[in-house]
Amino acid sequence: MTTNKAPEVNLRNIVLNMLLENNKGRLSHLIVKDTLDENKNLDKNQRAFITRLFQGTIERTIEEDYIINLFSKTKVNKMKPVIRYILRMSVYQLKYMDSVPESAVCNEAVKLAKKRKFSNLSGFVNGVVRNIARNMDSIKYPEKENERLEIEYSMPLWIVDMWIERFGIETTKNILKSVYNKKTTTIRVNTSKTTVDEVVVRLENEGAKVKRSTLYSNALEISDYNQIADFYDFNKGNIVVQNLSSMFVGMAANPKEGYYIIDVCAAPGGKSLHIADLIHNKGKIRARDLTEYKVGLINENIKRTGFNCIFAECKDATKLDKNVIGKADIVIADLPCSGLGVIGNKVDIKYNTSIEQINELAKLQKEILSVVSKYVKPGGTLIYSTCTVTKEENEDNVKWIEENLPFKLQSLNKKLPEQIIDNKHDYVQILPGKYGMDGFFISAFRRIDK
Ligand SMILES: C[S@@+](CC[C@H](N)C(=O)[O-])C[C@H]1O[C@@H](n2cnc3c(N)ncnc32)[C@H](O)[C@@H]1O
Repeated sequence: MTTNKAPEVNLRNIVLNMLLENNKGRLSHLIVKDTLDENKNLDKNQRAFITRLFQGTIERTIEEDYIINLFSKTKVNKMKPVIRYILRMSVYQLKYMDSVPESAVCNEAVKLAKKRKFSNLSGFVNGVVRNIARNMDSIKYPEKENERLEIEYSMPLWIVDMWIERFGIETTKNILKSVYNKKTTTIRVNTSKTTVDEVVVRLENEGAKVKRSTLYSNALEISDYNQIADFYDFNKGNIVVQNLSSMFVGMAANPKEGYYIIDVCAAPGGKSLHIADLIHNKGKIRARDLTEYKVGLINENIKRTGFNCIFAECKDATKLDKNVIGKADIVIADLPCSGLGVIGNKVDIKYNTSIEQINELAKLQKEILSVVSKYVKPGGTLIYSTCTVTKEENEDNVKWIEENLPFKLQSLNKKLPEQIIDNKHDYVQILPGKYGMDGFFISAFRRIDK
């Protein structure tokens, strides 16, 4: 007998493979993308389950390990990776996935251990998972507030302490909560190619839920869809996936038709593409990045959107390009950073960064800024932005630019929505979660020497 039913797939086994891949150092958002690309036969719910369980297990690792260590004589860091990840996945399901029954979590954990040739440890897995399931509601968390937040939100203690010192306890709690808010996708409509209204109608006809942004009329939040690449408007290059806070970089730059613009760290092209739309494809944008692979990503986006005013090229931003000194109306320096503003999407960033790394990045940012600022023509604009929330990379670098380069900080008033303008400063630090956005830092400078 033939049947149209899709073959049974063990979704938890797929997730376990993804976690083991992440354990080898590959970044989580790349693993999600590759896995979903490789498993095109999965339906919308299966894709959502895999993504949620994988990302959630990583996001909640500190809490999972705290819980496991309360119930297992063998501590998490002494376990074989396969067993460690089976237990972490199980704790995540027990604690955060109400739709999965306890018995299914336990049975599937045991099945996975056996499948991975750890039959000898299946009794151990069974005992620990069942014990945790029975006692989940009575688990005690640390009493000291910062230590409790570390476990409750699985945020490394040094980041919790850094934010408490900088923003105070209430704002820190809000940031931590926001990391776990339900994520939707934000897209930007290329209004030089189509209208927002037309895109909304088409997306809704194709089954997506669409919400207009209250902060930027070209931005839409979409949810309840399978893959972005299924949409007509995506394939026509009418829409671009871009976080709202990142759109403010293009708006802060305030580009005009005919401008010469250099985006020195451009891949995959988010800001360049936005600026190309704002100047109606009239002008010249040099979109640069460090490797041919990254330049390839920009070129893919140029091809899809059809903006032929953008030229992607491989250039190291730390090396002076004499050909463009003093030529650019605008230089966009959206520089490599610690990424603490995007930890809601790139879930492993928080574990892979350190204060030493932040200091190194702040140094690299200054090095790049001292080179690329030379490309701005007198009276022209330098935009410095990051997707992070550290003083070293943001406010301290603004101060450094003003003290060491011939630039004056400009107000972003009137260029950005008033809801996000900081009345005390001319730059803007968007904290993660504000209006559901990623954390972002944006500053604009005018070249003041002749
Ligand atoms: C924050 S991302 C840029 C995001 C991009 N502006 C966008 O909106 O899509 C930083 C980029 O800097 C690039 N990068 C790092 N070091 C660089 C260097 N020395 N020269 C040029 N690009 C570099 C990275 O490859 C990465 O693509």
